[in-house]
Amino acid sequence: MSDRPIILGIVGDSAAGKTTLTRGIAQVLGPENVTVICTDDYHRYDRKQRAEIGITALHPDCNHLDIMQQHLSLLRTGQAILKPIYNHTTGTFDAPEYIKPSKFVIVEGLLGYATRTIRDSYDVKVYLAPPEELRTQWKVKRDIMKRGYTEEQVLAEIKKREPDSEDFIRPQRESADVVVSFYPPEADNESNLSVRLVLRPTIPHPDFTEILGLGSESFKPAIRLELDRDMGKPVDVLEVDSHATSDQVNELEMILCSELPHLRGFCTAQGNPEIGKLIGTTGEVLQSYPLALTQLLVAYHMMKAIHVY
Ligand SMILES: Nc1ncnc2c1ncn2[C@@H]1O[C@H](COP(=O)(O)OP(=O)(O)OP(=O)(O)O)[C@@H](O)[C@H]1O
Ligand SMILES: O=C(CO)[C@H](O)[C@H](O)COP(=O)(O)O
Repeated sequence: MSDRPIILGIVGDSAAGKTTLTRGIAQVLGPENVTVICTDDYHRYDRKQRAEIGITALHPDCNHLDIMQQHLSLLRTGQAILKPIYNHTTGTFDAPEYIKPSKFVIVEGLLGYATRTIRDSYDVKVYLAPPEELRTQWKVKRDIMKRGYTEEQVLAEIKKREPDSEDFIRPQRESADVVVSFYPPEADNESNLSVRLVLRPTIPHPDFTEILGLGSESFKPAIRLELDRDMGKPVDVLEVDSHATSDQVNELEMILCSELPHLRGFCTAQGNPEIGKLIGTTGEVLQSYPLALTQLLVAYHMMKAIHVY
């Protein structure tokens, strides 16, 4: 049993869904057991300075990656940090806050896998990669609603950032144990998203081959497991369609949870009705089975890590 915090990284471009997934995983693990760190707090420059210098928040030079690295090392050994705070409402920094790590630490942000030492700080690494069109929709709506921007400003910012997204954000996908892509289904009338989970052999995943290969036909075609390549390397890919039924997903969840009996109580829809819920871009509450399964898979890895270390 680990006597140090288990650290999860959730990395991806702006509005890729990091905060949404982080909240969901914290629900599964129990919010009282989870400390969340957003790496936006390690920006080196405030909004005005960034505009003056002509640098984007995505550039490594625009972030105190060295301090982030130090803080991750401290958190990994259970020590407290004095963390800076970047305020998205004012675009400036607030007074730092004292943070003592809980049993689980989730570190979410833009450049979480930027250096080898930072990468080595995590027990589990997730990268979020929605299609760019969907990410743009999410960013436009979220930045208008919550961060006070106009649509033109958001679209101009995305355009300005694209070279840095290409050079510094997207290459981090290669370092992840799990790459998560929510995507819209082909049928227009479905509002829920499907998910594609790339499972790299860098950590031991649940034996989905046994579950889906030999298991009941009732999973197909809504839930599929296939071999593929991602950034040139062989991977397993688990896809859950938006139209997967609650019974299908529950069956998969129960099989997954049977490996970790103490996860069972709070991982299923019956055990935890909050699982798979999210706040949509217009503030509406949605529930998504593909999201529920993703939260559960990541929570599974966190729980496993507790027993390995
Ligand atoms: N799985 C999902 N299903 C539906 N909508 C989602 C999902 N994930 C994110 N969204 C929508 O996209 C918006 C942006 O997501 P979120 O705030 O989680 O992104 P982020 O990666 O944390 O962004 P940033 O790094 O810019 O803070 C949310 O307001 C939410 O409405
Ligand atoms: O990409 C982002 C991650 O949230 C933000 O845009 C970045 O943190 C800069 O913040 P702001 O847009 O408030 O100036």
